[in-house]
Amino acid sequence: MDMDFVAEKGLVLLGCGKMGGAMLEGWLDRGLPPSSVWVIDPKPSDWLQSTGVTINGDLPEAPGIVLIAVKPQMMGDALPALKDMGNGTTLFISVAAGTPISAFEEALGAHSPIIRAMPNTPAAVGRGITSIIGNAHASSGQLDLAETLLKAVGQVVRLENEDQMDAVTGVSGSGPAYVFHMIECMAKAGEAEGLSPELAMQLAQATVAGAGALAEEAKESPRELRVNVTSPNGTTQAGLEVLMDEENGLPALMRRTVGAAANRSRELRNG
Ligand SMILES: NC(=O)C1=CN([C@@H]2O[C@H](COP(=O)(O)OP(=O)(O)OC[C@H]3O[C@@H](n4cnc5c(N)ncnc54)[C@H](OP(=O)(O)O)[C@@H]3O)[C@@H](O)[C@H]2O)C=CC1
Ligand SMILES: O=C(O)[C@@H]1CCC=N1
Repeated sequence: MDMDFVAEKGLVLLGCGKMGGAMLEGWLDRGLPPSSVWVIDPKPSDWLQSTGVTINGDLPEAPGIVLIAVKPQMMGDALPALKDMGNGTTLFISVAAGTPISAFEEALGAHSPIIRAMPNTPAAVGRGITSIIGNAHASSGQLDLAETLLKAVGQVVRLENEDQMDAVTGVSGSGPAYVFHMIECMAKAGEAEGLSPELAMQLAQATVAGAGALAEEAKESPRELRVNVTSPNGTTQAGLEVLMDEENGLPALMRRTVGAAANRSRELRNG
């Protein structure tokens, strides 16, 4: 199975905001024809209107894939639009944080194949990572299809159980925001040390992007790469002594950050 199947059968996107839009941008960039895409969204963005996809028009009866990308809080309002598609052949993929597979089975019919996914916004540039898990009615072929589609915009990981989704959301779903904030903080700190805002931001952005690329491409672990930067009694060591402080530094802060996001995902599940 490949992207041709999606192009041929059609993809319906329910909700095209920041996440749905990021994935759609990635797929269109990688050759998914706009004529194969139907979007349902109450306020289509200018960008969406410029893509050539069908917006709020008549939907195909049995599209290959329906991607659900509305906020968990809007799910109750949004799902009825899809009810007639729950005929057993259409594959539903939800990217909503917190909303469990059982909620979709209830709304769309217990025999619908449903995959719960947690992507992230770097999908817009083909560098996302999406974790997936299917319900009992999602066949291995349908999991392969979802993986093919999602691989077009980054890496795909298959989870062993749905409970892992809360932690996954705390690490990779929300994670880009932590990294963007780190860029903001590094730039602000550079300004405080006397750099212009523009130069500080350029240095911070390029450093995070370059370190990310090196961490991915190098054979060394992130730990080894960190040690490689750290000359004994040099500048990095002085900086890391602050950042790596067990009580007040990044380890404890990151543990609390990821924990809070994962807990919020658990809360969303419970309504
Ligand atoms: N943003 C991210 O980085 C990630 C988000 N997610 C998940 O993706 C989902 C969407 O999040 P995000 O893109 O950030 O949110 P957005 O609010 O940006 O996008 C949701 C879109 O759905 C639209 N919408 C609202 N009601 C309906 C409806 N009844 N039918 C169709 N569309 C509707 C919204 O329109 P309007 O704005 O007019 O209400 C909006 O355009 C959430 O479930 C979130 O948990 C998952 C991983 C990462
Ligand atoms: O903040 C949120 O709830 C969504 C889910 C993961 C990233 N954004």
